Amino acid sequence: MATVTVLEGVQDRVATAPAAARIAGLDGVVKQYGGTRALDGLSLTLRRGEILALLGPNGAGKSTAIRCLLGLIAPTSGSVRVFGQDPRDPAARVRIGAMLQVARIPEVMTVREHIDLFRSYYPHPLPEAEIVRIAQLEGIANKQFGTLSGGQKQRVLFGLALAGDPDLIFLDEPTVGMDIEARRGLWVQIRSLAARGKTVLLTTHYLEEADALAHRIVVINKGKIVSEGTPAEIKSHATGAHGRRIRCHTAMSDEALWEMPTVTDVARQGSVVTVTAVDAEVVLRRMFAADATLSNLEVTSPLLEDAFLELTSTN
Ligand SMILES: Nc1ncnc2c1ncn2[C@@H]1O[C@H](COP(=O)(O)OP(=O)(O)OP(=O)(O)O)[C@@H](O)[C@H]1O
Repeated sequence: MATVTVLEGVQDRVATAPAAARIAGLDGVVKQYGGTRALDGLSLTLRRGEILALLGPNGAGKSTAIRCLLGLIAPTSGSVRVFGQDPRDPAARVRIGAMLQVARIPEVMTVREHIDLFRSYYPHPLPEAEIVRIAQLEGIANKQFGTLSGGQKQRVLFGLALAGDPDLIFLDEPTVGMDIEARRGLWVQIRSLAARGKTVLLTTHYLEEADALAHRIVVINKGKIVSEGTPAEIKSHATGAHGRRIRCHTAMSDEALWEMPTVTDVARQGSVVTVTAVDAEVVLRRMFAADATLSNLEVTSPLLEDAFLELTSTN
């Protein structure tokens, strides 16, 4: 939980989801691995210029969905289309860039050699200098890949995903191992890709990252969609159920707190009381009126984390 003011202050997301054409998607995709149903009738639409975050607990089916869209695996049933084609079609593949969790590239080659090699795969690659700039590889371009830190390696893999100037970019856990400064630097670049009309499908375990970046979030669990919407809409699931939390020192009794309108919970830990209420403003006004000693006040909103835990624990 973070205070309301902090939340409003740090968020710098692209304001609205562009209402644009579907460029890729899954329709009713089932993927069965032996007895495991990794995707269970999943339908997903990717639109031009949007950043879509695919969230879900371990084993939810996120990587399987990406692998289907990349044409790396075939669905057991259902359809996968990318730019109106089968994702294995070369005309679709050259418009896709991917940064996958399991990416392995030779350690002894330099960053620049990797960039040149990846650029050679595509008909209209991005200029090398542009890749170096976007992925912030200045200063490490002549180093061997194997000598880089985890965060630097991630930046190189991000740059390589952009080598073909793709229209659709898959980023599977792109900022793992990056410090917060590098992570925020990458967010800026991802936003600017979307602003230029590129579509980004992102998976992340950092819910703050999905919250800060995504136009739209799709939460999946056990291969099915459990929620879909803007970050604010997803969070409102948690708000609707629980409201906001008021932490404070107060002389009021639990009974008096429970009697206030819209209160859904009262918890006490030492001298700190946490009151959860759907309408926190009304409760606060009444608390100020009733208790002149009210102090150490902190009001928090549900984070995406609260909504995520709620959505994925009940399904
Ligand atoms: N090649 C495979 N063979 C058998 N089962 C698989 C295979 N790949 C994935 N699975 C299973 O399919 C389910 C979905 O896995 P997937 O890797 O898509 O989940 P995920 O959401 O990406 O998880 P994580 O967040 O841990 O990366 C899991 O139960 C997993 O064990």
